[in-house]
Amino acid sequence: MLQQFEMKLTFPFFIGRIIATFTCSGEKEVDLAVQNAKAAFKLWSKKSGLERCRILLEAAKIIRVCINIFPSRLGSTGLYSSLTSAFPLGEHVQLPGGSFGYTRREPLGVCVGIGAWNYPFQIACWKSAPALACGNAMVFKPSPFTPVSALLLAEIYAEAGVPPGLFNVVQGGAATGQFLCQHPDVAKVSFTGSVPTGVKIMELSAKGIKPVTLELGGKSPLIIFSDCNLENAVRGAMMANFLTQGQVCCNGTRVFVQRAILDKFTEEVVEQTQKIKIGDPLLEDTRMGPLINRPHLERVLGFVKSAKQQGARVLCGGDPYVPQDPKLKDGYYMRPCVLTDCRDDMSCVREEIFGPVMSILPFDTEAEVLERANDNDTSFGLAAGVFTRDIQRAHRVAAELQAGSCFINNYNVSPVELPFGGYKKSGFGRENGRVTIEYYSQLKTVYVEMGDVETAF
Ligand SMILES: NC(=O)C1=CN([C@@H]2O[C@H](COP(=O)(O)OP(=O)(O)OC[C@H]3O[C@@H](n4cnc5c(N)ncnc54)[C@H](O)[C@@H]3O)[C@@H](O)[C@H]2O)C=CC1
Ligand SMILES: CCCCCC(=O)O
Repeated sequence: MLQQFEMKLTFPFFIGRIIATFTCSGEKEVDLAVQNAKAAFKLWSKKSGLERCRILLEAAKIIRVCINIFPSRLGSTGLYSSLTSAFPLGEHVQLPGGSFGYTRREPLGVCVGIGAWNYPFQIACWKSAPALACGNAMVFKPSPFTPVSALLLAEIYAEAGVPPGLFNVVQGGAATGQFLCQHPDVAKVSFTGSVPTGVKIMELSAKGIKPVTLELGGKSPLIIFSDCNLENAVRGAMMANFLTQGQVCCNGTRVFVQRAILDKFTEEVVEQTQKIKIGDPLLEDTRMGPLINRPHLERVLGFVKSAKQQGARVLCGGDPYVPQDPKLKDGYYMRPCVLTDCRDDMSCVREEIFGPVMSILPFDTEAEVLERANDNDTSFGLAAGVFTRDIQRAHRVAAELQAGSCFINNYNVSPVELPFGGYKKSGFGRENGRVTIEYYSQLKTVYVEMGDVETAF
């Protein structure tokens, strides 16, 4: 009996109201999706880069027109449509005697994408665009908390001319995800989610020697030196902690502030945080909507409670919030929170909260803060940020920070032209940027003999 799960949208108009019921895809449905993908792959992989480019460019145009969500971050379809025209990316090597070799990048086959719930449409784009651009097919499983966005992308791909079966969406949770990772016809798994699940994905994929890309959690440091542009540093700290209600993997939630500007920075960041407009996420001027669901809200509030028990001081927020609009009253809202008097050993400083909670930590010297920024029990290494006017120090610190993405004098700016991915337990592999072609293709070497075989026998 297939498990059913109900989808309750937390959008203000539907809080608590069931608007769709999805049936989890079981082993049979997963196999059907993979077989569809396998069949579509046969023709799609034979198309030239330019032919694939035209279709993906059309999808990118539809997305720009129809989807009013951070277009810069959704540009992956546009980016890879341009990159496909240069596909396959290989090289020619001249060898002695007129012989030569060349390499060619070839598609992998059926790729699987498994997504988290915080950026459901973006994650589906960031995985499917390079996969399809490289000539692969994809079966994508969104998080059961956000099952609809990927279906919208599937419709856009179909409208743009992507062949039926090339991009498939299956619904479900862990069990469906496991079927996908274990399927013998799946060539690659690209996963976005938590570290514990990333470990399971690797274990499942290892049995089939399938390459994986893991985009996992983070507890990133943001270092603010006293010579910074204070207004920008405050803005950067807000972007690093409160974007998407703080539900962003690469958020800079350990905010290290050089002691000389600690009071001024703290005063300013609290003032700005208290101005954040909380409310209906469908309204243009809202800057903080509800968290994804009640259990996650309780979990985030629990971190604030334990921070206080461990000695941190709440300067603002950290409590449930009930908007005035009666439509929003049952929403999963909280006020954005700034904590001070934090210590490196506190759970709010060591663990990923994935909510709007900023922990401020004073520091004195560059050497000290680098040691603390890189020392994290959970050994995350997803992102990091530094604010300073000293250009040598900015690049020196960026080079020393153990993270896959470093922001200098800004934060959470993620143009698709730049690769995104983690160090250490934040995962490996990259999404976006030209390099991602290497994670959705395989390299063949061809040797061409222009003379005779010099036999050894
Ligand atoms: N590095 C990155 O780009 C991003 C990382 N994340 C991380 O994701 C986490 C939050 O997302 P969640 O959806 O709660 O993560 P999660 O790990 O609970 O679930 C992620 C996806 O994996 C599936 N899944 C769960 N167990 C599975 C299993 N045993 N086998 C196969 N699939 C399985 C889920 O259904 C979901 O689709 C946070 O840790 C956050 O940092 C979120 C967004 C981006
Ligand atoms: C700034 C946004 C980067 C996307 C990382 C995520 O999906 O959480």
